[in-house]
Amino acid sequence: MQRKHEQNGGPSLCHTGPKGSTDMPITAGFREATGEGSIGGTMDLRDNVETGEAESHPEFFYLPIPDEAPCKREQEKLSGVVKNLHRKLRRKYKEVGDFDKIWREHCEDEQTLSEYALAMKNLADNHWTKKYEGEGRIEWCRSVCQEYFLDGGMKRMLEKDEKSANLAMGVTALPATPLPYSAIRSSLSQLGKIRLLDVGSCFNPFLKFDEFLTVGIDIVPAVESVYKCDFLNLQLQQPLQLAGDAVEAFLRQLHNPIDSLPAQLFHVVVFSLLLSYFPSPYQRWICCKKAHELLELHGLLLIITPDSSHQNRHALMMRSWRVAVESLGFKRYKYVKYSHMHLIAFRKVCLATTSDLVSRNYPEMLYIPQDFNSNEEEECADVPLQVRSEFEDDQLAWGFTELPDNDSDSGESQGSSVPGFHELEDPILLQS
Ligand SMILES: C[S@@+](CC[C@H](N)C(=O)[O-])C[C@H]1O[C@@H](n2cnc3c(N)ncnc32)[C@H](O)[C@@H]1O
Repeated sequence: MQRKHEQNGGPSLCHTGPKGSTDMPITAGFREATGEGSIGGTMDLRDNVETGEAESHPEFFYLPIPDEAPCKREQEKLSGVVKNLHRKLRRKYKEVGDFDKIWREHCEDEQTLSEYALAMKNLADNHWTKKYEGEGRIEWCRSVCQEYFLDGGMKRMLEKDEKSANLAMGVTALPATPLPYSAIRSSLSQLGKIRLLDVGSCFNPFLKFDEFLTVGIDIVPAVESVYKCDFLNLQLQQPLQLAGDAVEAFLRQLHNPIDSLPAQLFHVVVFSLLLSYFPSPYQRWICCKKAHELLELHGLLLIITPDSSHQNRHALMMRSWRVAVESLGFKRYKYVKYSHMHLIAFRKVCLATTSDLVSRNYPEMLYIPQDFNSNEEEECADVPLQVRSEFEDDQLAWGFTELPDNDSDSGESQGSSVPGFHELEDPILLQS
């Protein structure tokens, strides 16, 4: 049996009543609520205050006034815990250089890691509100999987692949004989649960969805249902030669901690805010390579990475990521830029990867801006960018070539709803 999902456990950090508000008499409310903090109907209320009606009948005008300040402070504190850990890891990596050594020490620092895990869980439970959920990365992953596995997306892709393969071989009409992908197509209808591996799961956000058989792993699980596992050091074994329901049974009785897993076990691997945790592109590369091995052919790798800048600012970086990940045997399927993150879906299109990829610099292509910043404090300053460097100009120029494609193969895309012209180190953490 899959372990029980922990319901938003842990202490709530801001007891502000429903929707984070405090019931206050209108007079007090107007003294304390300012600008954005005040609630709808402001004009009417002010009119009442001005005419004195509210003061003469205060009991009729108890209205919820947001009490955001303590909550925001708490959120900043929690974000600070998370960001500090990322910064510390990067600083150590720059100083020491030996990633294996600093990673071992990092994983042994249980206190720091547990504080981080609790902070992440608290942010998710108590601070990432509806607005954040509106661009919810977890919902996006879910909808991509539904569309791909259950609503015909995969079938369309397979047909498209087949057509291109035929065209490449000079066959202009589809053959009447059974298609090479027909076996896969028929197995699609027998798909039980979608087997999903959530790497860096922390608080197991996918467990609540019925269509998934979720395996959440993390170096420091924040909830009991997540298995302890260091993905960078996970050993891969031969694929299981079992039918779908036996594979499900296997996944339901995994033991904690997980040190090894059979290859080709999952339909989906999720890296939600995982890759930017690592201080160097090489670890990101190792993760993508492992994901490739753990996925079944035609499975999906979903990568979500934070970025609050406007859609094209890091287009060059996204192009670079695409080249690197595709070189492993993936093909980009969807790409979306939300206000604070990139969300990319890749499908595994071939079983093997080429052997000399490392020597061809693909790992370095999985860079993030923080890899190059020597002064991270400055980077974190929440200041609008007024002057573009030459490099950024270059990126912008490239950016126009990297506008999300509209063809379904390379990514049905949406732009950011509200482009932000500044960037924070891990901007998602500050969203509420
Ligand atoms: C920023 S949190 C993201 C949590 C969650 N996925 C989300 O989207 O909110 C990154 C998580 O990755 C985990 N992590 C980092 N390195 C890992 C590794 N090598 N193996 C497994 N988990 C790892 C961290 O412990 C942390 O919980």
